[in-house]
Amino acid sequence: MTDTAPPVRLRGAGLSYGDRTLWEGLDLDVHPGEFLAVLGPNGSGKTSLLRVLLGLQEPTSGTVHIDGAPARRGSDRIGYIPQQRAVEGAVTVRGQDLVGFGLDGHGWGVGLRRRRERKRRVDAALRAVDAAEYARMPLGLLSGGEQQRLRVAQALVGDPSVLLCDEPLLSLDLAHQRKVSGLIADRAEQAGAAVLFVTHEINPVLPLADRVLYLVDGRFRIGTPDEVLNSATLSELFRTDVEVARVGGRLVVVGAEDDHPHHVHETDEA
Ligand SMILES: Nc1ncnc2c1ncn2[C@@H]1O[C@H](COP(=O)(O)OP(=O)(O)OP(=O)(O)O)[C@@H](O)[C@H]1O
Repeated sequence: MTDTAPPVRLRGAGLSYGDRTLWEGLDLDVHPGEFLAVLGPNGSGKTSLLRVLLGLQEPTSGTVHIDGAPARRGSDRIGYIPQQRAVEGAVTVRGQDLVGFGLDGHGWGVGLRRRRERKRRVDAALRAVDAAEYARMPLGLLSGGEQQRLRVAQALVGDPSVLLCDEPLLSLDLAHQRKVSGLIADRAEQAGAAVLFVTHEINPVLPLADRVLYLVDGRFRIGTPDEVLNSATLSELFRTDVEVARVGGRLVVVGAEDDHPHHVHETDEA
């Protein structure tokens, strides 16, 4: 590990399944405190990119480093908010236990002082997402949005230097979408964490994103939101006419969803 290594570094990285290439030639550094929105239609390889960074999937080509070391499974440098799956009613694990799992491997479990410190961190993480009041309830009794706030707390509790978020706003109401995305961005800024934020809903994160990585059919663009989210760049990327307009402060993308019916940018609330 070197002091100057960015939290995330990909060089010439590529991922293919059989003869299908999701992305290749990806050179990307995500810096401390940077918020990178990862966009693209269904199946364009956004979740697979997070899996490569988590060390769960070998890249087909190139190199992938986290804090200067090759990506590996179980790294305590990474906080991960997975794509949401609501847990079933029978699950009796409590919210505070789930958040505590985020500290496993950090060495906070042994000795009284460490146990107290562990509890202090868990309580602070629960408060940060407004989940303290239901932290003792079994997960199975909580709503999808409440469960999701606990997952955010779990990902943040270990002070990770990389925060990987896979559609973390699903099933949150608008107020909590703003709160959770703001919390993630604050964490990036204050703790110097690099955030990769996969989403179909660009509007809630547009004010927070420093850069955008847009994946389409094996091609990609990286740049500031203004550089990438414009009609010329997206038309080239989608190889069809795409129009990007600002309507009442919101970004509306028209045309991209014809080929990709689930790729909808213009809604940011249910
Ligand atoms: N282990 C695997 N073997 C073969 N193909 C796979 C494997 N994992 C994922 N894929 C395929 O790779 C493509 C990209 O999947 P991925 O989940 O990364 O897309 P995504 O951009 O996150 O999509 P969505 O927006 O729908 O979540 C999909 O077509 C998927 O079926």
